[in-house]
Amino acid sequence: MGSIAPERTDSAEFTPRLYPPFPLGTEPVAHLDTFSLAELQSNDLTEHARLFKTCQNQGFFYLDFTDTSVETLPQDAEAIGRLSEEVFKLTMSDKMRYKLTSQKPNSILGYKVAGWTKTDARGTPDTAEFMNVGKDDILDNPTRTPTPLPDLVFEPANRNLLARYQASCHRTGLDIMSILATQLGLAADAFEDKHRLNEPSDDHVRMTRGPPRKDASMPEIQTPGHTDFGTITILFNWLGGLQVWSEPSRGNFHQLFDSAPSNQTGTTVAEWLWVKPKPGHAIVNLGDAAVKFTGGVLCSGRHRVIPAPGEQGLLPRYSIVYFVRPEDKCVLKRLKGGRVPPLKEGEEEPELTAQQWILQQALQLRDGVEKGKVEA
Ligand SMILES: O=C(O)CCC(=O)C(=O)O
Ligand SMILES: [Fe+2]
Repeated sequence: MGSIAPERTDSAEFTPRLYPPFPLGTEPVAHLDTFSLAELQSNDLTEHARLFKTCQNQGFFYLDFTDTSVETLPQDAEAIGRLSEEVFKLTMSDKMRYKLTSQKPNSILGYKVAGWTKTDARGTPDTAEFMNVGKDDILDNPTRTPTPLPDLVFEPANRNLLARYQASCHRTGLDIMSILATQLGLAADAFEDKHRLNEPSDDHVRMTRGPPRKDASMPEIQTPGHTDFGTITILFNWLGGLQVWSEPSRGNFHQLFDSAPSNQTGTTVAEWLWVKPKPGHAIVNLGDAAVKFTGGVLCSGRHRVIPAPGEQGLLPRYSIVYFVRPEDKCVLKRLKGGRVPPLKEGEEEPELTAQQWILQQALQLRDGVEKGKVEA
């Protein structure tokens, strides 16, 4: 127990202030760069150039909110964590009323039951459950079809919290994209009209819950290795368990399942690195759309979630994720100009909208199909 006033009620399992620390000596750990949102927003060009380099080479970084007086994101993420505990406590038959594919056409919004995704070629099921709360349902934007979601989410205080959080994450994502656009030699607003807050998109808050570890020697996979489909992801988690692959991805998403982290001569070439949560910081990563828009100048980080190391793994694990994704109607093509390499002569890109592409990727991930092999 920590020295801070306990926030625990008898039933509360999302209690970040009471969690044991990330175990000392856990290896290998990812050394991610840290950027202060306040510094980035004050137009510190040295920091902008450093951010660009990180996004070219790693696609993953910490975003520090501790020196911003206006941002309430870390506190709001915790409040949504508490809400998500209430959501996951609903009965299974209740939760299944909101299941992902209950909409036509299929949607990735709503409830994903644990086991929906395959984590290896043998079909071993994942162990985490999600509730994906779409921004369009919360912000009253036009939607394809309103998503059935638990009433709890629409209670005014909760809806206001989610609306504020979504708008704030979306703005933060666009601020980062604007810095990257300028660094790419493009107009600062190059990404802006592809990611308008009030246009239909697959942006959502994902509430996740992974169960306590069952077996120390054979960690289950809560979420299998993947790159995010959208442009940028803002993630808060409080327990370890997230791992990032040491090699970034630039659009050859051929590897879905984990292979032995070595090359043919047995030398280690790539491996899973633990990402240590840092209080007051989000973990930000670029997704596949950022790779596509920039012809691979920016990279996305492949990652997965397993139970947290040590004592932390004995607790249920919550995370709150916001995905900034291109608008449904945006055709996912490479931007033109600046440092974005032009297409080679005769090279053509498919006319695929973000909506089509994201759904295709999500279903492939569910079914354990290797992304690069079936991508249109
Ligand atoms: O739970 C986490 O820490 C990461 C979750 C994640 O990668 C995802 O939902 O795409
Ligand atoms: Fe992810």
